[in-house]
Amino acid sequence: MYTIRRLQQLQKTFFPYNFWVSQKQHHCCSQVDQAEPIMTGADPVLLSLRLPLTVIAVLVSIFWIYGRKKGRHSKLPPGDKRWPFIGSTFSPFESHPVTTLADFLNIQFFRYGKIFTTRYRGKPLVISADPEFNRFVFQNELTLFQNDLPSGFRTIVGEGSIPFLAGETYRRARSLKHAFINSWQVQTRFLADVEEAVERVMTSWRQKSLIMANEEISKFLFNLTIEKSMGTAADDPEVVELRKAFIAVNNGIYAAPLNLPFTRYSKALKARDIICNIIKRKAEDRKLNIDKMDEKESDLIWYYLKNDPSMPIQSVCGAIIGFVFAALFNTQNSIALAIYFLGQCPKSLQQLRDEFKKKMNDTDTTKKLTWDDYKNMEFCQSVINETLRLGNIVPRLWRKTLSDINYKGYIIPQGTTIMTHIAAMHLDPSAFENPDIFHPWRWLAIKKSNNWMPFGGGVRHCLGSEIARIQITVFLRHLILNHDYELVGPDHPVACPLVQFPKGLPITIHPLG
Ligand code: HEM
Repeated sequence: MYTIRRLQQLQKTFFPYNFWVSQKQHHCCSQVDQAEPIMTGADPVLLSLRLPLTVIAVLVSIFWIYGRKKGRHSKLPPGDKRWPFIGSTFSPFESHPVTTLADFLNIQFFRYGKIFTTRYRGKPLVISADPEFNRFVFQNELTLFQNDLPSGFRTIVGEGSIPFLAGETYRRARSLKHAFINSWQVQTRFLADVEEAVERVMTSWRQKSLIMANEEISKFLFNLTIEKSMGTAADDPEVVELRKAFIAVNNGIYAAPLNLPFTRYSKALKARDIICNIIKRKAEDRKLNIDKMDEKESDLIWYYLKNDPSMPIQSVCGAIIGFVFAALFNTQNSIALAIYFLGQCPKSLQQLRDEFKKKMNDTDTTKKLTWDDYKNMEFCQSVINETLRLGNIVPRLWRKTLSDINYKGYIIPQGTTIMTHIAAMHLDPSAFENPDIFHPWRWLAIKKSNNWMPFGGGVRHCLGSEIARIQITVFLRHLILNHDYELVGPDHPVACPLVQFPKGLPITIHPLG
């Protein structure tokens, strides 16, 4: 699946393994020297370890035999199952540039193809970069597969949030959210609200000599999202407390795949309580005024009280935290990544600026964006597609099999975790030429690709994809129509395990003459 260039890159990855093997052999030799006294029965410390070591060896054997017996009827995709308990628990989450895959994955895909099996937390884990298989998984959600996020996510975000629901409860929650997001999107003021908010950001940016772009984008989107979800206005003093709490929740979620470090996790749980207390208070206030609700003014708390009054308040909290999380952090990363990629590729920045100008009739740069303008900006859509491909904002999605799955000769037993690897599909050289290069023009030619799934697919396809695209478009338009900008550093984004800008994406902007 990978090219010669990729293989050369991989060669350097193999060296540490060889090094490790030789170190280990050397270490073993030195142990033989030290081991001699045991044979004489003279070392009491080593003798005292005999019993615990025997118990461990017996336990390992029992679990190993049990695991093999259990998997007798399965025919999992090939792979390096390695240690029966630890396996690759840490390897898929190594920190690396967002435009590449972790070395562990490159090696496994190279050895075994687009679907392979490894072990995660002692259990088999099937990792797939195969678009056909991944589509099959997404389309059969709720019947053959179900969402299977690491347990830390569930505790932090909360049971009531959409990723953890199944069956009829899920269908109802999705349709409520769908209706809410649609009503937001089609409101006549939606585009104007986003434009006004971005204009305010640009006014403040023009007065700064150095802008920490990631933080500023996060504040701007937070204000928009929190107003829509909880009805908290940008100038409400509560916003600062809420933002701190949501960042702590997000940091906890970052640490959740490994439940590490524990302090982040426990801070996230406390932050969650703060958010829930605010939601509870708002819900109580509103229940007293439910008849005065105006549809156009509605936020998500109003919406749930009106449309699902029997929903327990804990579930409303989970639903709102999940919504803010989905709407905020992914879009924030997309805008920051677009600024980063365009800043590295002046030709695409100029072409995008020209397209924006054309929609403004070349003269009136204060004209507001219309839905027609937005729909007809082909290069802008290509820039967004390419940013979402190369930036890999949601690099992987987790699922679990609900019954034994028969797929192309493999038998994947019930209860197996599947990691549909979106980033690996996005960076697959057999689907995208020079996959590690930002090249928005590719989308003018190919229009769409089966390997492109930044918003997931099937039953759980992202409900806010259009809102995200509009927010990205409006932000870029206001940034580059009247300004030039430079990346300071530049600060290269890393996946750790999700997108992060280690220095906060510092930039400078200059008004265009
Ligand atoms: C560029 C920004 C965004 C990206 C990359 C993104 C990505 C995704 C992905 C990959 C999923 C599927 C999760 C899964 O299958 O487990 C998803 C689901 C979802 N997204 Fe987004 N999203 C973005 C923006 C938004 C926005 C702005 C909103 C809300 C306004 C939103 C709301 C949701 C919701 C509610 C779901 C859950 C759907 C379900 O489980 O039925 N997203 N998103």
